Amino acid sequence: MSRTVAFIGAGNMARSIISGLVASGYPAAQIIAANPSQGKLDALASEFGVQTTNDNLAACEQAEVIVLGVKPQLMAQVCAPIAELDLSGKLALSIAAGVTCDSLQSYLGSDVALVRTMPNTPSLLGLGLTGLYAPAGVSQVDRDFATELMAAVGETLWLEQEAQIDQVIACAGSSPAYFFLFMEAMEQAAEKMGVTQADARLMIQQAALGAAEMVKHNPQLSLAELRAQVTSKGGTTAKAIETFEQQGLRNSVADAMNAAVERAQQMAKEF
Ligand SMILES: NC(=O)C1=CN([C@@H]2O[C@H](COP(=O)(O)OP(=O)(O)OC[C@H]3O[C@@H](n4cnc5c(N)ncnc54)[C@H](OP(=O)(O)O)[C@@H]3O)[C@@H](O)[C@H]2O)C=CC1
Ligand SMILES: O=C(O)[C@@H]1CCC=N1
Repeated sequence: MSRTVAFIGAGNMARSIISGLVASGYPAAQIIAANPSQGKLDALASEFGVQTTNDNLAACEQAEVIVLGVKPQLMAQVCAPIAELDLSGKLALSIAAGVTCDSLQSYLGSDVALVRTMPNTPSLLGLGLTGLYAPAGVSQVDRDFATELMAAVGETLWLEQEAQIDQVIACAGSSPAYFFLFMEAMEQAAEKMGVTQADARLMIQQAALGAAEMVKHNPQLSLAELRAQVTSKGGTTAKAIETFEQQGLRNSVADAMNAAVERAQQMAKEF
């Protein structure tokens, strides 16, 4: 039977998970969204039929699973009143970047079982990826429930070490934004060539979607091999790739991913 899940903070990421969960058949009546602004709650209630409230504590009392979906800098203050409740037997699942299990346990107390996750917004479409980590002592039943919940919105990846959550941030949590940036740059370049915005968007969207599907459906081919299939000797793609390589695209990508990890490590000290 599905457990009642309360989302504390119903912003972009929580909304993505809620949408994916409901689409996957998770009973909307067993999902509660708690958030200060009424507009977001009204939208969630009308689009997905979930329960909503402005009262975090009422939501947590009613739920067996508490998803902490607020910004990292608000986590301590949001958890403080929740820690006053009887949390024994409940599971808290954090989606926040840069808030460690030690910090979460200190905010919530030792009665609650903790799973730290790193999802991404494509969860909205059931195409997410969530990295999961739980400290020793969290039961297999709770681990399985966390897997079940996040598998409803995409792929799941359990991690041996908590530090690997920061790698998931760099590779999957933050990375949809890298691809959006790349597509945005392509769209701007196409428009400068005289392509309409609508045509540019359609072409770029289909190329990105097709490329991702080709990666997914050809696990036997390396990414370099897939690239080579497009790159005719002496042709147009070769010139484009040569330009990217000359301008140091690989270093830019590595620097950006390392910067994301460093920021997560820094946040772990702040929050
Ligand atoms: N966005 C992403 O791609 C990803 C985000 N995350 C993590 O998810 C978390 C949320 O990020 P994101 O969804 O982008 O941010 P949002 O700002 O969209 O969502 C945060 C939500 O928390 C609400 N909130 C603020 N104060 C409280 C409170 N006291 N009690 C309950 N809710 C409150 C905000 O409400 P209001 O707007 O009404 O103030 C807002 O709706 C972060 O910790 C982030 O690290 C993880 C992976 C990916
Ligand atoms: O930018 C952030 O900090 C969050 C975590 C991963 C995606 N968004």
